[in-house]
Amino acid sequence: MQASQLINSLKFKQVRPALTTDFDVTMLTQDTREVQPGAMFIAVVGYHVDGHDLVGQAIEKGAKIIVASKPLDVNVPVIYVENTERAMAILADVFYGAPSQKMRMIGVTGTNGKTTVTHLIEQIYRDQQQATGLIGTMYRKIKDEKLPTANTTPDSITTQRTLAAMRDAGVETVAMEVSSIALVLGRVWGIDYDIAVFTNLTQDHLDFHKTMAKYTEAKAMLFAQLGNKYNADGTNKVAVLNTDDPVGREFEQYTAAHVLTFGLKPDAMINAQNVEIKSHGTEFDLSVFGHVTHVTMQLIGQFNVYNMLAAFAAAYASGIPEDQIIKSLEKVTGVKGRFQSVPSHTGVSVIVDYSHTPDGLLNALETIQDFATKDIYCVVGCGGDRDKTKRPKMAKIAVEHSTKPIFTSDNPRTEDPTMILNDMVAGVPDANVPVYEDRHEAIAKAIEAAQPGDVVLIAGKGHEDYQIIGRTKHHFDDSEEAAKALALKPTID
Ligand SMILES: CC(=O)N[C@H]1[C@@H](OP(=O)(O)OP(=O)(O)OC[C@H]2O[C@@H](n3ccc(=O)[nH]c3=O)[C@H](O)[C@@H]2O)O[C@H](CO)[C@@H](O)[C@@H]1O[C@H](C)C(=O)N[C@@H](C)C(=O)N[C@H](CCC(=O)O)C(=O)O
Ligand SMILES: Nc1ncnc2c1ncn2[C@@H]1O[C@H](COP(=O)(O)OP(=O)(O)OP(=O)(O)O)[C@@H](O)[C@H]1O
Ligand SMILES: N[C@H](CCC[C@H](N)C(=O)O)C(=O)O
Ligand SMILES: [Mg+2]
Repeated sequence: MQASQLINSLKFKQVRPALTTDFDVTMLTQDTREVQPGAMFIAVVGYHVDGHDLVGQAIEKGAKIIVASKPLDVNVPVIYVENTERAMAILADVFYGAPSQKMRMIGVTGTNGKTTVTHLIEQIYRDQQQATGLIGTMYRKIKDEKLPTANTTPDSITTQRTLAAMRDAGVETVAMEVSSIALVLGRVWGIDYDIAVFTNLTQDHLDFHKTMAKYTEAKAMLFAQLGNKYNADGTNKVAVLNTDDPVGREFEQYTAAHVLTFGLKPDAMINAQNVEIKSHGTEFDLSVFGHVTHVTMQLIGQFNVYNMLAAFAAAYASGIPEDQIIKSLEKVTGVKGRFQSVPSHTGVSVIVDYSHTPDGLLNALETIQDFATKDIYCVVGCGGDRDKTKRPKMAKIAVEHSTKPIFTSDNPRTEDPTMILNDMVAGVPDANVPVYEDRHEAIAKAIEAAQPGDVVLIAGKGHEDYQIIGRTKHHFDDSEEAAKALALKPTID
């Protein structure tokens, strides 16, 4: 794309020196490590590095034009703007031809359930013979092709590039997790969402947002970003809100879009009644504006009824018939690392779950309490370089809702694992919980001790196939570790 076209897309800027001749911009990037000849390099002030300090390297590698918010002394044109993240979002949208306007965009936000709900949505639209895309914690997915991701919601350039690839591959509907951090950092500015879904709000990421009020405000932005446009042809924007959560009711005020509510309380437009949780699935009566259908789903737990309602409502909002949505949801067996059973012939049930927040852990344990008849082991740790105030709370929940809690490491990252464990123990000073810093050992001990009929929950890392210690990622997979430990036990029929 011509440099002048990109420059013109920014309304308020100064270009110094002014362009004398136009030229082709081959790529946009905010990362010197990716610069290719002809690139536009956008300098972003990060948490570790200031991109403005690296502009020299970008030019050496062939960047022909820079976007900056601080004075630079360089020999290529610089586009000066107030906020380079905002400029980056606008430029990325223009460079990639506004792909989000060509597809049905469904954004899912909330503390828990985003990955699950996006996968349920993907299944529903696939069953409608639609080509789908997905962006989230586990990967970016274009139809069946999975691409790695560094973030649940990637930076604006990566997101727009991914959306452009989806559009070019013929994708019609995209289900995308939208994290609160992404909303604050402007990673989704420019994305034209059609449907925005709110799952729930409980504590997480307070290291970043500092207060629950700020965290709530961040999530609210997704609904405000649905805009103010109404279409007469029925292709309207819809906010899908869990109104059992008081924050869901609050979000009605942030959006001008049509509102579709869901919950277990009968005042929600789409609600579930008579929920019955079993060890192999969940049944309930689904009411859609008063029309009731009995649903038997394979996902386990009340929290998954909420996830199912969220996905149902998103699909319903785009006009898919009720019975077809239910059919799709009834056949979903689960999402990797979300309340996932590890095959076992030992009489011991092992569940790997990505609960890494107090509410997530509470939901997982309460679900197990609903069907467990004997001991519940809970192997749990807390991530390093993340919200420290979660630690004592998660420890307390593990002690109060399992009979055999075991504390261990999650991803310690750059923190001392012993200190993280001390923060957990401080939440339950009198409980005398066994602590194994080595996660492999903690899982092995729990499974070795468990008797037939017991349930072992391994919480916190779900699908992750790594453990981050310091800055190094080691291979580590809770399901694999559990399978190895189960293989050492006697099998029973
Ligand atoms: C706190 C945070 O959000 N950090 C994000 C941020 O990294 P950073 O600020 O540390 O970047 P930096 O290393 O200081 O670099 C600053 C700038 O210099 C550039 N740079 C840097 C080094 C270099 O050699 N050359 C270079 O050009 C970088 O590309 C960047 O533009 O910008 C990066 C690029 O966009 C992100 O990948 C990174 O996310 C990290 C990996 C992260 O862990 N973020 C978490 C907190 C996060 O965003 N989580 C949410 C929620 C998760 C959920 O609930 O599911 C998510 O959406 O993932
Ligand atoms: N609707 C829900 N309400 C409460 N807890 C839930 C809900 N759905 C899932 N959980 C719990 O949270 C964990 C994470 O679920 P999921 O990965 O779907 O959420 P997420 O919002 O994508 O999380 P992340 O922010 O890490 O990406 C699950 O393993 C489960 O324990
Ligand atoms: N998206 C979450 C994932 C946490 C996963 C958990 N295993 C941890 O490392 O704390 C975060 O970045 O806070
Ligand atoms: Mg997720």
